Amino acid sequence: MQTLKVDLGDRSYPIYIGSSLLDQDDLIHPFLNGSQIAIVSNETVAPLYLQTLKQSLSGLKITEVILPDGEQYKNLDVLNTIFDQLLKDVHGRKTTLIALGGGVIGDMCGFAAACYQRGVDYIQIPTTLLAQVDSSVGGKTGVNHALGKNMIGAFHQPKCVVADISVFKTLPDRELSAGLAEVIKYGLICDAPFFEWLEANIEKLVARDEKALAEAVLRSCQNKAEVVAEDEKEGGRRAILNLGHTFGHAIETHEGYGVWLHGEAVAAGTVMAADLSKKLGWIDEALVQRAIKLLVKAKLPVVPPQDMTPAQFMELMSVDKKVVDGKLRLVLLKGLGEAVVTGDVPQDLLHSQLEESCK
Ligand SMILES: NC(=O)c1ccc[n+]([C@@H]2O[C@H](COP(=O)([O-])OP(=O)(O)OC[C@H]3O[C@@H](n4cnc5c(N)ncnc54)[C@H](O)[C@@H]3O)[C@@H](O)[C@H]2O)c1
Ligand SMILES: O=C(O)C(=O)C[C@@H](O)[C@H](O)[C@H](O)COP(=O)(O)O
Ligand SMILES: [Zn+2]
Repeated sequence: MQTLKVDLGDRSYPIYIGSSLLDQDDLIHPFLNGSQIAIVSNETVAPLYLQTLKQSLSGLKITEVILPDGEQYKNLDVLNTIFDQLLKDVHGRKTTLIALGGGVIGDMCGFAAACYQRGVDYIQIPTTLLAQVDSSVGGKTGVNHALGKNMIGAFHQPKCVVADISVFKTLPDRELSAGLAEVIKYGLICDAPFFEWLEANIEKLVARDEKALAEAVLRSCQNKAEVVAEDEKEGGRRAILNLGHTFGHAIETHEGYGVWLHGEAVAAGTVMAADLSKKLGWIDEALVQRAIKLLVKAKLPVVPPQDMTPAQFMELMSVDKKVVDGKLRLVLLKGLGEAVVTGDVPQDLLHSQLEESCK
């Protein structure tokens, strides 16, 4: 097992990465606040892993909150069902919530923990590649709104993250690929050697080679932990983690939550961001092609859905959380492993990018 630390002063926490960690009771116990626990999971993950997790928590009173499965349920109505269950079972301020699932469960459980009785502890047990490399780390929690992704939420850090790579054995291929989009993101934005390692190992990752997957989770979490430690609440640098997301979130919202997976939308959005960076003269065509080649090998889409128009992109992107005083800010690339957040993209260049991508 490998242990990393997210260094945030008195809100610091460990990330444990390894195989068969779910039933290791010594990992979770030290982070329980009291004897009350609520495990939040969904109808797909619970039948696979809830019993194993509960074995490591024997002797404790556990509330099970099983949500419907899917991005379309990441909303305030479903969030409220978590509160219903916690109140029904009389959970107090010393309860600990445990998120057992992918990013949807992690974001919702984390947000429930941020709100319930003005804030209780929670633990992340991510079960998708995407959740292990990204969503379980960093404390961004929240739900979607019909008009925009993750529009209602809070920063609330977990007490620990347990990333058990054994759970990938049941993960569908499409979900594994979606996770690879965020893995590739780290290489592009801040870790050129990792990008090169991914180019050399992408076939192994797609074939679910355990050693390669463990390395990808470790290096992704190292990168995310470093960025989050520097800028917990996205005052500045943390926004680089949004590469491809301004376009990607527009795709997800337009298509209907759950139709394009988050990682798929991020992949297509990443190519749009790379192309735009090239139009600005910041990177060359060769780097755009390397990014596309890697994403294609990861079995990810590299163009947006063909029913989207530039006008629809512009409208949906206008509510992006990085907009300041009505001005769109985008994460673009200045080189391999070097991202910048800019509000200075000329409108005509952005429009020609959207025209080209929507062809
Ligand atoms: N908070 C953050 O920093 C952050 C970062 C990235 C993404 N996100 C959010 O995360 C969400 C996407 O997360 P996701 O890709 O994990 O999607 P997800 O949570 O919908 O999980 C994907 C699918 O895999 C299933 N599943 C999960 N683990 C499984 C396993 N081990 N075996 C079999 N099936 C399994 C789920 O039930 C679901 O059907 C989006 O809502 C996105 O906005 C948040
Ligand atoms: O942790 C971050 O910061 C990220 O931006 C990670 C992203 O991969 C993730 O999708 C995040 O939820 C997007 O955040 P948002 O603030 O753009 O909604
Ligand atoms: Zn993301």
